[in-house]
Amino acid sequence: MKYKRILLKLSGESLAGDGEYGLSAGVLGSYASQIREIAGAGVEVGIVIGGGNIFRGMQGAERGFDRVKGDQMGMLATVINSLALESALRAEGMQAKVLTSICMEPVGEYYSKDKAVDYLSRGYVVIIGGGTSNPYFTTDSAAALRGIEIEADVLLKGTRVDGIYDADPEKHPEARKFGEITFGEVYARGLRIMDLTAFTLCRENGLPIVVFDMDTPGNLRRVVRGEAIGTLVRE
Ligand SMILES: Nc1ncnc2c1ncn2[C@@H]1O[C@H](COP(=O)(O)OP(=O)(O)OP(=O)(O)O)[C@@H](O)[C@H]1O
Ligand SMILES: O=c1ccn([C@@H]2O[C@H](COP(=O)(O)O)[C@@H](O)[C@H]2O)c(=O)[nH]1
Repeated sequence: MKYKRILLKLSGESLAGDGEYGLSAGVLGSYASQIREIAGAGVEVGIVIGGGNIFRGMQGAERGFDRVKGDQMGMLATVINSLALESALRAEGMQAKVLTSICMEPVGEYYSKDKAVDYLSRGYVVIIGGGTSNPYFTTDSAAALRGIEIEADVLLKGTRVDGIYDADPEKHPEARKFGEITFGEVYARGLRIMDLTAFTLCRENGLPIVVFDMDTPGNLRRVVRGEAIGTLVRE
């Protein structure tokens, strides 16, 4: 395997499957079996999941909540998704542990780098819920932060597009995909596959990123093996 320790960012929105909202047992099962393939091969797997299938902070304003309350609701949504994935992983026979960046034991253990690395070294898949614990951030930033903290070899952004394009492929069907791209070029072209805070954290701390389609079974194994799947972002 090319990567020994990874931080996998999963899209909350994708967890809804064909629905617009909530959790699809089919998607959870499919993600869990892809994760089992690589964890079974000895790869250490840390995971951060989004919350877009349940709540995003920006929706708070439309409903009369202030931004901070809305963001706190969004962070709690990521904990719900983390617990769902933990259960799906255990159903696949894996050891999995939710750590939360907001203290809420016994829902999950309170996150620290040492705890996460200790569980990883003992063969657990570690899911870090609760975002960064701060409002005005996203789970992409949480994934970048935790990836750097746990000294992952790479941040794998598993999403519903199959890589980075020269324009948003959901709006521009004629857009062309990059196999590899530098951090500098992503800035220069103004590409928005990830928020800039997350992107800058990765660049400044030397954490490469691979964006790939997590909804095609087998892709996670291919990426971790180093096959040319998705788009690699490097210095
Ligand atoms: N240049 C680009 N190349 C590829 N995708 C792009 C680009 N610009 C914007 N996108 C969009 O980025 C999105 C992928 O991010 P994704 O939805 O996984 O992120 P997210 O908002 O972090 O997820 P969630 O909040 O649900 O966890 C796609 O919807 C895609 O349309
Ligand atoms: O560090 C963080 C992470 C997330 N939030 C809030 O949660 C939602 C859901 O996360 P997504 O990354 O959009 O999936 C997000 O919209 C924020 O409201 C946060 O405040 N801080």
